[in-house]
Amino acid sequence: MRPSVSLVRSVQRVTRRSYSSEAVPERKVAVLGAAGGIGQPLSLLMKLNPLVSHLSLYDIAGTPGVAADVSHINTRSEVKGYAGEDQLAQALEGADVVIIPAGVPRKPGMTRDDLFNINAGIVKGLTAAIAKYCPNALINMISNPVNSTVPIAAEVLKKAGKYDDKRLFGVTTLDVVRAKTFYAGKANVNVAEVNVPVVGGHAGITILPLFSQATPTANLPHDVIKALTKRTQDGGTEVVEAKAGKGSATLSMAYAGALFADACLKGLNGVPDVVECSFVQSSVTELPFFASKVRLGRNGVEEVLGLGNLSDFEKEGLESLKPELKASIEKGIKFANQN
Ligand SMILES: NC(=O)c1ccc[n+]([C@@H]2O[C@H](COP(=O)([O-])OP(=O)(O)OC[C@H]3O[C@@H](n4cnc5c(N)ncnc54)[C@H](O)[C@@H]3O)[C@@H](O)[C@H]2O)c1
Ligand SMILES: O=C(O)C[C@H](O)C(=O)O
Repeated sequence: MRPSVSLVRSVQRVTRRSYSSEAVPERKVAVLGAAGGIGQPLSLLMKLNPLVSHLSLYDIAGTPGVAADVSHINTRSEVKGYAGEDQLAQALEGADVVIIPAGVPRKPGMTRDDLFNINAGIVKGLTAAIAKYCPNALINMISNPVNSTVPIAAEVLKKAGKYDDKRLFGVTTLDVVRAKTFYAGKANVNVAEVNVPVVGGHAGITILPLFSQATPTANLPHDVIKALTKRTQDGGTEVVEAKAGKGSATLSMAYAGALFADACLKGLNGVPDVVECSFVQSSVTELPFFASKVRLGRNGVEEVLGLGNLSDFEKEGLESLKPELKASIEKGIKFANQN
């Protein structure tokens, strides 16, 4: 699997460079939903990450098998599997990073918001346990609809008196991964060198790739930029339709989730200038949560970076996404406070 091998090599290179004179710190990573379509390949990729010393794999069922399988890989981390709510406390205790891909995925014809009724309750329960057993962990929220599940988690943590806005992240890395891939194809540049910020949220038009800031620059015509924007916004649906009822993106999401968790671990370990896009508490716009570039540090979010210069097309996109994103955020907050 080329992406995971290159991910491991790049992580190992950075690790060697950054920790040459000191030991790599111990870090526990917990994956909640580890037996699922994302959870299994994500567990594999986290097992390949040398920054992880303890890998905790939790699901309602099926995790002993996944953990036994992954544990045979000859890398640094010690792997433990936990199944069922009785074992959730143990799974979480001492975790530095908790990655949450627990919940149902879309089928063709559904929006991410159609998952709200089931996933909101799952996320609420898991976040309440995080507040109790590992309140200092960085939370990487993958479960959809991210535009609502992140606000739900924030409210649950607030109610428990454990909310720290620097430690809660909606994972939007897959949007960045897609934007990079699609841009490289059209611009005919080396995909490994491409950077494209993606801001806003993680659903349809709330996903706003900023191709005007893409590097290497390519001066693509407006109709191509429009088509690239639409393809990035519809990337999840493209996969859902191709899988024809068998779920949504799992492998590319596992890759994206592993990249983001790796960035969080590097930040925690004091590696300088770790910047990734993420959906976080924000004052970049008037909305309380917004995805933009974030500098990661020893306490999680070190700095939420601004949007930079936008093209007229992107300015329009930004105004158009706000009502939907606002409604999704409010829906999450209302759910958390009523249930
Ligand atoms: N943020 C993103 O970019 C992104 C990308 C892809 C998918 N997703 C979302 O990720 C979620 C998972 O997708 P998937 O394809 O892995 O689904 P899946 O059904 O294959 O796996 C989900 C797993 O969650 C587990 N689960 C359910 N309730 C749980 C609970 N209370 N505690 C622990 N585990 C629980 C299930 O047992 C299952 O193993 C979906 O909501 C999907 O929409 C997000
Ligand atoms: O599209 C989905 O439902 C899953 C995920 O949010 C994605 O972007 O692939």
